[in-house]
Amino acid sequence: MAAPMLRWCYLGRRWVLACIDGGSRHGRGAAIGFTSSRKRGQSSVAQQPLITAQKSRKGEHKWAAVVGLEIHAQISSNSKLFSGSQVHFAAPPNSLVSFFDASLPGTLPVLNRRCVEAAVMTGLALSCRINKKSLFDRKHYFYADLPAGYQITQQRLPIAVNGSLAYSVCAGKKPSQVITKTVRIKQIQLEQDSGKSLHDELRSQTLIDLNRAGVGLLEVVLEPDMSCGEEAATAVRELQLILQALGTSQANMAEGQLRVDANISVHHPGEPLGVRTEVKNLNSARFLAKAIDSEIERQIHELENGREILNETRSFDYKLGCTMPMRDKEGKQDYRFMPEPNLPPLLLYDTASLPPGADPQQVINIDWIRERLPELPSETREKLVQQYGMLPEHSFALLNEVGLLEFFQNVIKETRAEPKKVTSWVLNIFLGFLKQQNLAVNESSQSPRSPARSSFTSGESVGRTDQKQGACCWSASEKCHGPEPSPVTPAALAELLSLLDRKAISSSAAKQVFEELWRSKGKTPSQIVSEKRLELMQDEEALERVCHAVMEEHPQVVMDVKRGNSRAINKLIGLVLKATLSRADPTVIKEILEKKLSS
Ligand SMILES: Nc1ncnc2c1ncn2[C@@H]1O[C@H](COP(=O)(O)OP(=O)(O)OP(=O)(O)O)[C@@H](O)[C@H]1O
Ligand SMILES: [Mg+2]
Ligand SMILES: [Mg+2]
Repeated sequence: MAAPMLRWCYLGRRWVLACIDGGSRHGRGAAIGFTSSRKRGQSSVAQQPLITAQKSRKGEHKWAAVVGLEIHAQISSNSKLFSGSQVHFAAPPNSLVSFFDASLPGTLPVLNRRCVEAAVMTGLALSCRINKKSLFDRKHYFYADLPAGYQITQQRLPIAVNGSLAYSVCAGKKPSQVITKTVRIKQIQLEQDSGKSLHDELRSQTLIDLNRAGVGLLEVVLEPDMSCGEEAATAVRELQLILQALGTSQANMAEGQLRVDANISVHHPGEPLGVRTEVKNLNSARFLAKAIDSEIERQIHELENGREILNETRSFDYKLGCTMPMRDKEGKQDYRFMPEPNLPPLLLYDTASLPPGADPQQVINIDWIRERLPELPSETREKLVQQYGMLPEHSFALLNEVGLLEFFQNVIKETRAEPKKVTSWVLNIFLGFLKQQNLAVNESSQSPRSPARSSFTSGESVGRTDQKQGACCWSASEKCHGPEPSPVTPAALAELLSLLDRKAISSSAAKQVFEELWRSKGKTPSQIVSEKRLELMQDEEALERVCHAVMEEHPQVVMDVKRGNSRAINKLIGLVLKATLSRADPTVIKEILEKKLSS
């Protein structure tokens, strides 16, 4: 069935036809409620690992904060979970909506094999047990962007359970003080996304875009094992890297492909867990951490002032830096769960349980997927440490910036410089420039980013294959609308480091060339070196003459060195470098100066 171009809007309480654009689901919401008492810059109560106390007086108990996350990751697939409509970010509103997505009577769900495979793959990567039989349920609630009045999810028997996610947090101020923690994964369930409500404040109307309605989601439910915002944000970052490495989700938080609900409570250690509140729809790691820490602080404040915590849904006001109530406070919502009558149990197999004569095209074999799991971020980091003798914190830094690992690997491939030198340049100099100028990594035109890294290419279906026959398994990586790519390519940095390695230029000249690479797009390091005449001075006699002249001109510095001030020699080296326009090798200058100073 071809996807019709529906242009529906929900105005007040009626559906009407209209043309719409822009906005966001949470654009609305008056700034009411709790205002944080914490002053700017004052550290959060939840920064310490588990037990946190806010000015607890003598004899008083300390508070322990408990955090559990529900993470919704949009599955990378060409089409939706139960319909053939395409999945595309930022397509014109209501242009990707099939009759099923719009819940027209008589339409039926047809399960997308890709989404099932993505769930199995993610479950395996997170050490979950994959349920060979899982069920679909209807979860009822009213929202204008949910035309069916229910969402199809997996409440009773989800596809994967009992996994774990390891993440590393800094234990102290130094990056080397990293400790690894683990959070248990309760379950991973397949479910449909809802549409989007776009609130137009000016015209006091709400518009509906159903492009996202029915897109496949993985809900990853974490057990309440964390205790502060930083831990939660780091765990989410690690999950994001895993999903991207698998290619099961692009997991771009800014584009809403990864959304987090944070459940938070506080209690006295040794006592039962406190009542939790749920802060909904956090779509940035920074706001996630801030929302959790401010909610912990609010709960402690409430309890210490004799008030109670209500089991309610809250949202985070990033301008005020605090959470506030979102919906009614009448307690737990009744979702009236019921089995989805139009979908049979989802059955998966492993090699041992595969029915004899089963058409491999018609079944999903868990073992087959396990054999094809790509390398996970933790394995990549370990390899970097082993292969290049890198410090663990450097391996984290390389993976944390999108495209930086590919950039590093491409430089390594093309340069004769030592890997340690490459690491130092990439992390200390290159990354510093990127951050300063708010640019993205330019990994090189030959190395597309994940999800192409996934080796997963089965094209068969349980009920339905993606619309395009023979199309690639996962939707192509959509272009980020983030920062511009940096003008420095891996090839340019590789060439620069090779020049440095074979002593064609000095290290300070190398820094000048590097700075020039940002300014003069398209020029190679060798071109810049010859244009600016930055070649290393090979003539040792000439260098000796410069050293001699510098010493003559600065007798006081010479005296300082002779009197035992070992640092003063650096001043002389700097002066010689200046006199030679950075064309001399600082090590050679030092040798010459030392010889002259000792004679
Ligand atoms: N006392 C608690 N304090 C903090 N977090 C908690 C506490 N108890 C449970 N949680 C967390 O709350 C979350 C519950 O998620 P789950 O999806 O099971 O239920 P739900 O929030 O009721 O449902 P929904 O999917 O409709 O939001 C889990 O992440 C769990 O770790
Ligand atoms: Mg949930
Ligand atoms: Mg929840």
